[in-house]
Amino acid sequence: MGERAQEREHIEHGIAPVFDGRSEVLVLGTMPSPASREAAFFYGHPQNRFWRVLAALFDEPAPVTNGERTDLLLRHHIALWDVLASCDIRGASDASIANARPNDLGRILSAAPIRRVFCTGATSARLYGKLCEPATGLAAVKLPSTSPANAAWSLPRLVEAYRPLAAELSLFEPPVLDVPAVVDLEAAIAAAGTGLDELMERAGRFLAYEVRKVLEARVMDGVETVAVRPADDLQTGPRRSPAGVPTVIFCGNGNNGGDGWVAARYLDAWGFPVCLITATDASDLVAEPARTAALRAQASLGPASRVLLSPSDAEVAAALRGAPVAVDALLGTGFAHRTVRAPFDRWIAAINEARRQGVFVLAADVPSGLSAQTGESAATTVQADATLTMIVPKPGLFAPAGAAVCGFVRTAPLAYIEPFLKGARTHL
Ligand SMILES: NC(=O)C1=CN([C@@H]2O[C@H](COP(=O)(O)OP(=O)(O)OC[C@H]3O[C@@H](n4cnc5c(N)ncnc54)[C@H](O)[C@@H]3O)[C@@H](O)[C@H]2O)[C@@H](O)CC1
Ligand SMILES: [K+]
Repeated sequence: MGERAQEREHIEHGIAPVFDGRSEVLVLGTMPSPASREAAFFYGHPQNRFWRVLAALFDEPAPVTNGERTDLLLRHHIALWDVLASCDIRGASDASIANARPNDLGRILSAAPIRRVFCTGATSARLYGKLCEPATGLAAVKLPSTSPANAAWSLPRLVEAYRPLAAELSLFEPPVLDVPAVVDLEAAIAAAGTGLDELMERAGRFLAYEVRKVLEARVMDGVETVAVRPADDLQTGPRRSPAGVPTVIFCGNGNNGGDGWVAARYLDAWGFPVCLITATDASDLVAEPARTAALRAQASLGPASRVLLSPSDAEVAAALRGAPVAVDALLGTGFAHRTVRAPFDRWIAAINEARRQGVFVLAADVPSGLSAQTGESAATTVQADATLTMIVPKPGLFAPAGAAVCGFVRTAPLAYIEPFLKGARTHL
């Protein structure tokens, strides 16, 4: 390293804290690294495991964009900032810090009911104790650093060390909302900056994440013999594994189908081949953002995956034979009828037959054939092992017929919705 590279640089923090009136814990690093300053957000180095640790704590896919990362923090009532407002530092070397000036944490503490402060590493804990604690009167809990330099700590070990942070947080239970109220909620989320296309991206990624959990559990149980790396972390990015029988993803023509196309893109990119079944070519879809999502997915699928356009019943049955998982993304909240049109009725029957043969069935938003609003069930309705419902649960899932076909219900928390709930019509 040359003489100049050894020199300290004066750094001003420059990234606004994340917090609001619901924040319950305050997490503090030392100072944004060069990669974070470049990304204009905290923990921006791709190898830093902070976002993967938080996501794993809450059993969610790791957030990718700064907007998603902000949402994750606010949804879980976590405030995030750094101890220092400015300092002189060499690169990302905490040991080199001089002339440290602290941030005014009173800004957060006066606005939010912060119960506990956590520092992400020894330097931030030391500087917090020296520069901030006298003013805040709150002792900080020291957590291990998630930086790539802290290689002695594996991701699972970091996750265990961060559990006390999660234990401080009160759980937000999303309310059951009528389908028209969900539409209003989506409009409010969009007006605040997260459009339907971004929500679909998150929905599809969450769906892929849940499929991946099932696939990895099967490997752990010895059901699948595919040689994937042990499930040390569900949060790592692309990873290639030898192809087993592909996951079958059934996509309808509306936006429920769009969730399926996005899930296909992620699973394929993560190394899990898919067989996507659709009645309409991506370019002929009309619903947006489903069409754009489908075109993107179609263009990105690797050679181990395939799209079956309007397959025969025999081809559908063949795709399902031995498949580990079938994803039902045929009909979502847009369906409210007594009968399901062909070919979807036959595909639903094929999914249910496959389930009887041991295929795990995951429904996107709502099992197809079930009215998400009324809980009435069409003659052909998917029988799911699990349903990943988007943003909030809908009443039909809990009506007697609905509960019978949903299996385990999980809500995918696609956005920070608490600020929009006041006055929303809730079902319960
Ligand atoms: N609204 C949102 O904020 C989000 C919605 N998402 C997804 O979008 C879905 C809603 O999308 P849509 O409003 O496009 O509706 P759907 O995709 O649920 O249903 C519309 C499609 O179903 C077809 N259909 C309707 N009745 C039928 C029948 N009897 N037989 C056969 N086909 C029939 C229609 O022709 C249309 O193609 C949600 O369930 C969810 O999965 C997600 O992307 C996440 C965000
Ligand atoms: K569905």
